Amino acid sequence: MINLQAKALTIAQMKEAEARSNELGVSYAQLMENAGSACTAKIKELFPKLSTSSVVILCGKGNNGGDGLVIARKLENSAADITCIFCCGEPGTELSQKVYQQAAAISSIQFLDAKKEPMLCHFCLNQADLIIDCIFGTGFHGEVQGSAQPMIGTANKADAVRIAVDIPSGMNGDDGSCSISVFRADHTLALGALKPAHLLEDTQSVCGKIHTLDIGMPSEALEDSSSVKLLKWENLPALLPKRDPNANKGDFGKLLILAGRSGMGGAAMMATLSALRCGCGLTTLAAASSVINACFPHLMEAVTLSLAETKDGAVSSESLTLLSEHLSSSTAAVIGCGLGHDEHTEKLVRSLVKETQTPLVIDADGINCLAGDINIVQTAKAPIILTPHPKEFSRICGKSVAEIEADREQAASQFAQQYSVHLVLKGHATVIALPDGTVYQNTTGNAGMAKGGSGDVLAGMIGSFLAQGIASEKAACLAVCLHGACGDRCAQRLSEYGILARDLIQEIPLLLRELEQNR
Ligand SMILES: NC(=O)C1=CN([C@@H]2O[C@H](COP(=O)(O)OP(=O)(O)OC[C@H]3O[C@@H](n4cnc5c(N)ncnc54)[C@H](O)[C@@H]3O)[C@@H](O)[C@H]2O)[C@H](O)CC1
Ligand SMILES: [K+]
Repeated sequence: MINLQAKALTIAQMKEAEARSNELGVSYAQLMENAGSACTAKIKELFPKLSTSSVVILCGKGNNGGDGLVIARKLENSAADITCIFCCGEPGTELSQKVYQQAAAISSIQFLDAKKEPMLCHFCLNQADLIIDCIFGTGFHGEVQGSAQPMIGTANKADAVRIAVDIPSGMNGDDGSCSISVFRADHTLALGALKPAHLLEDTQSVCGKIHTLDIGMPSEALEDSSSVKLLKWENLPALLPKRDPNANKGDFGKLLILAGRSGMGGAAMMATLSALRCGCGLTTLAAASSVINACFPHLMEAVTLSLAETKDGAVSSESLTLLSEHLSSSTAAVIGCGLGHDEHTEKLVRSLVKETQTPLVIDADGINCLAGDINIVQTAKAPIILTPHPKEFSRICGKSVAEIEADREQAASQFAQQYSVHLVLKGHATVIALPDGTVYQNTTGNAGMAKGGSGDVLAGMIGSFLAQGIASEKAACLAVCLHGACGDRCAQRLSEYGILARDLIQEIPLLLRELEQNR
């Protein structure tokens, strides 16, 4: 498994991670100290005019309140004045009591009790420039009651910047359900990892901008195989192998691309050019003869294999033996881009997938050709990466597109485990699911890439990395994230409306250069 940050940890997983951190030598007290330091640094960054500002910290009696008391201590001398308001009585946990003692020793911090001196508390909130919410975090349940309620009400109306620590008070960290009274934050500082509620669309107006803060939990403590891992641009330099300076073209693999019926030459060209741009030693395009005749002047660096064509322009199944031979001498193959789906291509694809031991990327029509007998992939000898969009995926997994979209990670992971394949489920936040249950979610890319040709580019990129001997998991993650990053760069220059798939291909070498430099 590639060691990446988890997408989100449930509250139960977060508690396990805290316990594991403690076992690994980072104590609960140290985590709270680290959380306070990380929040203070972020608050200074988000609120630069601190030195002339009044800060109010709303504290609960649990450890979220403890974080608030650490922040108060660490902000000393940085703000004009600091007031901590206890919204549910004095600190009740061992940790929060200890940090209260430390903060109470600082004479410039004012402490108020919301129940005993409500008017003064409302006054301070109304005067505040910055309000920090540390009433409830992961320990919250039910409805906000008692003195916390009017404090949240006044804080929400105050003319101040509002920052929530970990979770806005009144929100359930797992399902995002909100109490009638909930702190409405401009920024939320998620401690250690995002919680599921941070990722829900409905909670965005309550959380504001979300920042995930490192609180010094060891990465082994945060690792959890059941969680979705986020795939980011920053992860890519480590995935891109260094090229051996003494190598020759034979050392960088041989990719066969079976693509392109008549009229679909563009797809075949996109896959081939993107494969060439990702560093494969030798790339061969096998396509219908009319496609090869039209494309080959534009594919100077590729080898072309002209295949017999049916009268309808499809690749004829007569080419099976020729393709089998080429496939067995290749180090990877891409099957599908613009290949078409009829009885000829179905026979070809099914026979090749059954027979070969060469690692395969199966895309688009390659997937459609298998849809009637998807068990073939389970019994295949070769490692397989399937790259469907939701509609293609629907044809092979027996779920509707709506069911898939309702939980993309779960649908992809279930299929990858059942059929022992790597599955790249394309779309917004492409999901990469592995046979061992690991799931990655890509964070690069944009809606400008939702256009014909983008998928062909991706298939060529994955195939190219696979052909060079990069393992399926890394090849898929590297290609998906790089592909999205190419889209993001292109959108900056050309707009989401204006990007073409061919622009992505031009961007590949520029971004590979950046990865080489950052390695
Ligand atoms: N994740 C980490 O590694 C760290 C997290 N830290 C912070 O600790 C909180 C979680 O602390 P905990 O004490 O478990 O819970 P809370 O502070 O969120 O609040 C619990 C407190 O509130 C009571 N309560 C719950 N619901 C209600 C309600 N509806 N009305 C009234 N009272 C309620 C409950 O009974 C408890 O007494 C986490 O979010 C982080 O902020 C640490 O910093 C260490 C590192
Ligand atoms: K909070």
